[in-house]
Formats: sequence, C-alpha cells, structure tokens
Amino acid sequence: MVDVNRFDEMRERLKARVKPTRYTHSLGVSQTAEQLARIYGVDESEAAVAGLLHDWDKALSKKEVREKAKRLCPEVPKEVRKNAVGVLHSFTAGASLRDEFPELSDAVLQAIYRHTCGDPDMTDLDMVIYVADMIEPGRDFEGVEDLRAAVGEVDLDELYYLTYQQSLLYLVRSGKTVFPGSLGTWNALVLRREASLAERVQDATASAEVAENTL
Ligand SMILES: Nc1ncnc2c1ncn2[C@@H]1O[C@H](COP(=O)(O)OP(=O)(O)O)[C@@H](O)[C@H]1O
Repeated sequence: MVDVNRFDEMRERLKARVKPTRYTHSLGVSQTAEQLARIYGVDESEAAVAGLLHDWDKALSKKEVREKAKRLCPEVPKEVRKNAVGVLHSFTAGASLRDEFPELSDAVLQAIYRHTCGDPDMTDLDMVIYVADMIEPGRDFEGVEDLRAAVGEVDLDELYYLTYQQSLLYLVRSGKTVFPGSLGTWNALVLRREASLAERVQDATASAEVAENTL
C-alpha cells in the first residue's frame, strides 16, 4: 500500500520528467488500472502506482534507453535493442524504478516490466496494467471501444487475450517489427484459451448429462 503523500510525490516527479502528453496518458493509465483492479479483485493501490509509473523511462532518448537496457537488462537480446527500441523503456523502468522509489513491490516492478510486451504467464496485476495502458481514455484506435465494452463482461484472462490480439494486429498492420518473444506469448495465450474453452464445454456436457439422468 503506497501512502497518499508518496503517490503525490511520485506524480510530481513524473510530471517533471516526461512530456505533458505522456503525463496525461500516465494519469489515464493509473485511473483505468485502479478501476480494472476494483472490477477484477486486484490490489487497487498497486495498480494505481504501477499505472502511474509504467512509462517512467519514456523520458529517455533512444540512445539513452539502449544504453540503459544494455547495462541493466542483459536478458534483452542485442537485436531487440537495435530493432525494437520502443519496447525497451518497459524493461529498463522495471529494472531500475526501485532505485527511485525503494518501497515499490516486486509485483509492481514486474507489471511495469511487462506492460509493453506482456508475458505468457501474467499475474492479475500484470494483466490489469497491460490492458489499462491500451484502453485508458486517451487511446483512440480501431477496436478500442470493443475492448472497453468487454471490461467486466469477460474474465481478466480473456480481456488480456483480446487486448494482446489488438496490439499485435496494430503492429502488423502498420508494418512495425514485433518483439520476438511476442509470438511465443501469443501462441501460449491461444493454446491456453482453447484448453479453457474445451474444459468449459466438457463441464457443461457433464452437467447436462447429470441433469438428464436425475429426471
Ligand atoms: N510486442 C511488441 N513488439 C514490438 N513493439 C511493440 C510491441 N508492443 C508494443 N510495441 C511498440 O512499442 C512502443 C511502446 O509501446 P507501449 O508502451 O505499449 O505504448 P505507448 O508508448 O503508446 O504507451 C509502441 O511504439 C508500440 O507500437
């Protein structure tokens, strides 16, 4: 739980660090993450803080973020630093924000680390931040209204799946490079979703059979 005064201090430091449009986006993500957290039973305070700080390293130039990633994120391949510089800010912020705010939990840092590329095995907080980043009120892309309409109507795994799908569609449609790990993540999400649907069909069939036999 982050103290209200501390949250205000984080907000002021972010405001001084990033461009005004990025600051507005960050406030939108923080508020949307808090709402999603309430709906899906996730810690609201952690969601608000992770949402607020997720783009902390967007303030860095391409050169700076590449150097920071090289220094702090040895797990990120060289070709990602070279060809997908846009994703690096999430890794570097996740790896370094505790130096700025020592009270940040591992869960918050992980959600920040995963906010751009996701992961096959996301926690509920990770998914809340990933989705909030895509649907905060300032976002405007084809399909965003469908995602907003799905909030509370589908479970969090499904909402993350739908959001991830939109993100990949956007990258491919606009001819952008895709982070190599994203294909593996997508495949894992598809397979898990298929397994979960099959399980639900099986359960429904079993329940129908029980009902029929008791008539
Ligand atoms: N899986 C991915 N692979 C490669 N690039 C991505 C991926 N996901 C997002 N990006 C790109 O990385 C940049 C940062 O993404 P993100 O942090 O989600 O958005 P934003 O900067 O708009 O808040 C954007 O240019 C986005 O298109």
